[in-house]
Amino acid sequence: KRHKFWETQPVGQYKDVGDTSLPEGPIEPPTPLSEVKQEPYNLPSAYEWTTCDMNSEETCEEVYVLLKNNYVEDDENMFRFNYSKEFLRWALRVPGYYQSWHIGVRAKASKKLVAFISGIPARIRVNEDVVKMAEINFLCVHKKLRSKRLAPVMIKEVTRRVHLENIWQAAYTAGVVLPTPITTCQYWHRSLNPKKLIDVGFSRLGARMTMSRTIKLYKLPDSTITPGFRKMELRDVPAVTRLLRNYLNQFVVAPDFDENDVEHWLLPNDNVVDSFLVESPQNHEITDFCSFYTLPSSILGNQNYSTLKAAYSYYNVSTKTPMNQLMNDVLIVAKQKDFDVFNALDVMHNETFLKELKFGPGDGQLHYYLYNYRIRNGLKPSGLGLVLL
Ligand SMILES: COc1cccc(CC(=N)NC(=O)c2cccnc2OC2CCNCC2)c1
Repeated sequence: KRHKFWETQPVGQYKDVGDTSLPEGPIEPPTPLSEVKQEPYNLPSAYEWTTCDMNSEETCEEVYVLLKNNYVEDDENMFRFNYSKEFLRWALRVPGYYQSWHIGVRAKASKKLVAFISGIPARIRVNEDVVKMAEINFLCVHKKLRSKRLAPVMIKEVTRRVHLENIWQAAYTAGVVLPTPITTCQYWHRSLNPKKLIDVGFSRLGARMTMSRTIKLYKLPDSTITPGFRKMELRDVPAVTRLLRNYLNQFVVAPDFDENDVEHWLLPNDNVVDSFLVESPQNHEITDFCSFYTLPSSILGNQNYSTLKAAYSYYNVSTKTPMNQLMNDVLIVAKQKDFDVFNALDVMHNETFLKELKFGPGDGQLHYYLYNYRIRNGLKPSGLGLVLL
């Protein structure tokens, strides 16, 4: 398939796949800042750029409503992500963020927000290199403005603003295949409320299965079983940072989290991110960690339900508690918190628990991309230690 836009960008091109003569690392060198385009790219004349101040309740609401009505849907258009406002503030106002990277497009006449794209700064390690990158996310064009070729100019504009901060690499994911994924992940779902999932068409009743048999199959204990399993607290940040950095070292691509990052990304934040750890009752050592983020989806066209309450596996570390036992406790907590489903990608060591804990494969894939950074082909999802929101 021709990618008119992506064929012009410093990303792995299809023709390069398998060419082992190409060196790993940046594809293009940085441009002198004086040579970076100083003014914004041109939009079609009816539209104008706007910078979205996510501290403003009004602007945050506009971004929320745009995404709620126009962001990613599943392949059968039955569900649409419904990121909450507090989630968006968490995802975008990160340590060291640039408000100029929270980019909106307004219709000049109505001043309505009709498109959005965001970048946040992140330190990502690739093999032994720690690279300052932008994580690009929430690219959304209003349904009524699709195929006006707004996305390419929005991608160029966020790239230009990232370059102005002397950052030359980026990381992003997509459900579609573009030039060229660094790896492709399968997503998996663990039913927590099978009756609702079947009612809304997220799951189907298994062959030769009754509803009551299905409910029994997915039943979980009322409480967690691991001694010392508890919610993460601020005082745990140093220990969790050590545990997580050590664990992520084994993956080819992973965030280079410091304590400040861990405090932002992993400290429990109601209805946004939940995190737990195991503190050994004997010597009070923190031996294991697990976390998930809250991303509900709107259910499109169902009389009885409007929202699917979904938890998404985030970062999990097991050094003493078996991963399956740790993750089963996470499922128990998610069920206690009334989640309908627990989702995970087959990244890191997730594959071990996906099969054991009654996850079923989803019907889609999530592709990971790096911008202006080539890595040796053949990275498996199990070699990836980066979870994007
Ligand atoms: C259930 O409601 C949905 C609403 C919209 C899309 C999808 C399917 C889908 N595309 N799922 C994922 O991308 C996915 C499945 C498992 C884990 N993480 C995921 O995506 C995350 C990470 C990338 N940005 C979106 C959230 C499902």
